[in-house]
Amino acid sequence: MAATAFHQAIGTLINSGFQQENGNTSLRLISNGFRVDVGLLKKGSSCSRGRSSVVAQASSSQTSVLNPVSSPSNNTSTDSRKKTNEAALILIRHGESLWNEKNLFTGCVDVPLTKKGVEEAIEAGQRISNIPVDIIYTSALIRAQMTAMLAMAQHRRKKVPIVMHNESEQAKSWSQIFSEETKKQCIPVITAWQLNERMYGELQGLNKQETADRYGKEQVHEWRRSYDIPPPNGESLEMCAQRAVAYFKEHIEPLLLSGKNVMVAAHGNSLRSIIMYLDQLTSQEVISLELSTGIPMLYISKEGKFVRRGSPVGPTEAGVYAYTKNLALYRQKLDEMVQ
Ligand SMILES: O=C(O)[C@@H](CO)OP(=O)(O)O
Repeated sequence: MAATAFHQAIGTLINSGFQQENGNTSLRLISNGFRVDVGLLKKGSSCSRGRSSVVAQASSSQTSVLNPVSSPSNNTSTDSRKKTNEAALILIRHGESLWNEKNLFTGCVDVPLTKKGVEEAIEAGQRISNIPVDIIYTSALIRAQMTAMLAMAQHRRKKVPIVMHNESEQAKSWSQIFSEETKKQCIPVITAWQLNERMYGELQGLNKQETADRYGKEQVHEWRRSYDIPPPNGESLEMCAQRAVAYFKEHIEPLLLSGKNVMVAAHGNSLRSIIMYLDQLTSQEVISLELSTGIPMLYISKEGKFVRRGSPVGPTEAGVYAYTKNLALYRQKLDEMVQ
């Protein structure tokens, strides 16, 4: 079932809009915890290349949405309904996996998180615990799914992330929910192989250092970070981008344009290719883009444009996200709900 159709089936989900502030939107490349400000996006600038067809698609399906923290017990009034086409996009690379720890090429091998990876996912969840999430996309790989679930367990809204099983009619039928109230307290989790890590071919399972010793540092760097040179029988970043960005454009971008807040838990290279698209990086620029494990990144989608709002690598969430008016309102209502 298409994501949008599913979204209707799961029932009403909370929605929220955000206003763009005059924050510094320059691109930050994250490398092993260091942030390099390369200033690709100037203050107030944003990206909108090639999105007109998607905008058209999304506007036709736009619906009236609920107040950010409306819940059955909140008695949603007409006043609290509003239309918005602003939305939050959270991207998160999975926490450290057992093969990250062992320094092995992983690619599409389905390896779980380490204890450190679990802790990173929990910490990431704490950092985004005040950001509304309507729908979650993960790759088909367990390390991304574990990360998404552990992160959402920290969310203050306490909605329950539910993995959608649409692989067969029986799977769909056997995982139905029969309470509208319960559905409202769920967040659908869509798994998609297209968001998987790039397939590393015959390097999968090899030690990165030993491979560099054997084939030379430069050759291995070319396999790992060039844009269009694939490792032996594997995918180049360009090939990975072809499926990951196509999926993002077809399934995720229309939801953002209709005001849904989306979290994507995926991988170093599938996310690099999506960030390349969002930030309009060139194939040269993407080479130096590195993503740390377990660090969420926030974008605001508004009228077909994506504005990078930063990554909460700092100690306090508020300092990093520099709350916008609507985001601050969402947080305030969460505070009121727990009182
Ligand atoms: O092994 C992998 O699958 C990836 C990500 O961990 O490695 P690289 O840093 O070479 O992209």
